[in-house]
Amino acid sequence: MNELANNPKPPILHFEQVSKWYGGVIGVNHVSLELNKGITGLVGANGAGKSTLLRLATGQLRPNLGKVQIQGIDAWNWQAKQKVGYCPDNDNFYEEMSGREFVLTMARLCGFSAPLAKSRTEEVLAQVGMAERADRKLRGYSKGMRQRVKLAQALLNDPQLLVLDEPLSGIDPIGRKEMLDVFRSLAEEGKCLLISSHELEELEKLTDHVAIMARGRIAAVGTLTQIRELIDDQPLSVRIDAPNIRQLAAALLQLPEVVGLDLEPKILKSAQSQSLIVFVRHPKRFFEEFGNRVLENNWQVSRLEALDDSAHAVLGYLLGGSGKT
Ligand SMILES: Nc1ncnc2c1ncn2[C@@H]1O[C@H](COP(=O)(O)OP(=O)(O)OP(=O)(O)O)[C@@H](O)[C@H]1O
Repeated sequence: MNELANNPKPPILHFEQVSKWYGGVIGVNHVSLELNKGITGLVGANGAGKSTLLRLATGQLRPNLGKVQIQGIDAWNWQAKQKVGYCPDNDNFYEEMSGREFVLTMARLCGFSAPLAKSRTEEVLAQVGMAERADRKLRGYSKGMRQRVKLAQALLNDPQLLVLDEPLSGIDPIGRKEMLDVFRSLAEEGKCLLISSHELEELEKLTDHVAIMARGRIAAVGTLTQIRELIDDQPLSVRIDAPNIRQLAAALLQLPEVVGLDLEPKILKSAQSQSLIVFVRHPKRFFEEFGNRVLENNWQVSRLEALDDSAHAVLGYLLGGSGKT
């Protein structure tokens, strides 16, 4: 019997039914995810649970339920931590240090001997394109340079998994392009990169593989095309408030995307504004068509709101917004 066939290589990062609470607040909720080499973008609005998921992946947090593993080892275990490099979103440096001193200090803290720490520091600084600029004090660094130095320290152990929390935020377009090139070359080396952002567009240039988070859950994972198809097929409830709701309801029923309607008795207010719940099949097409009809017919609409939170957040991105709703 071929043992390898029965025991395929475990994924680089594996979340199995993971939940994490902060007291009564849910950080991540029943998340299952498997990642291997290549770049995965983790996208979600503020508070969606991205940082919590990343801290679980790096073994800084322990799940309340489920398991997180790095190549088959519990992420909390020190052996797993050696396989992971982490770039946090904050950059609270000791500003009087140079970039080189900072990375060297981190290398010593990682347990490298003095000569090894020195040579490893030079290697990782070169890898992120900072070797020439690393003697300046951190306090004078641009945002992009600070991100590179953080990335350099994350590479010290030559990790299989790199976890990067908002590494592109605040970086100018040139710095951003350079960072994207560094990420691509790391992925080409066979590393697994998990990169969070609250802007899908930011990651679209880098990878086609994204996981979308909303309210602690993974709302969708796959290529952008797969996600678009998934969302397009997912029915959505939309609340519309308007003064003349019956006339609007009749017009909406003519749209092929509308599969049902419901007047919402509980929130019926004054005669001036009434509420209607519309069940739609292809949300993106519906919103486009609805927008056109509003303009053409001068419909008075006082409110338009998607009622499914996860789909709403995803739609926000797919329709080109930030999803911060
Ligand atoms: N240390 C903490 N104590 C209590 N609640 C927390 C803590 N950290 C996160 N949360 C809550 O957990 C949820 C997920 O937060 P998290 O920081 O993981 O989201 P995020 O997607 O990274 O957001 P952001 O982009 O704003 O950092 C939020 O409701 C947040 O308020």
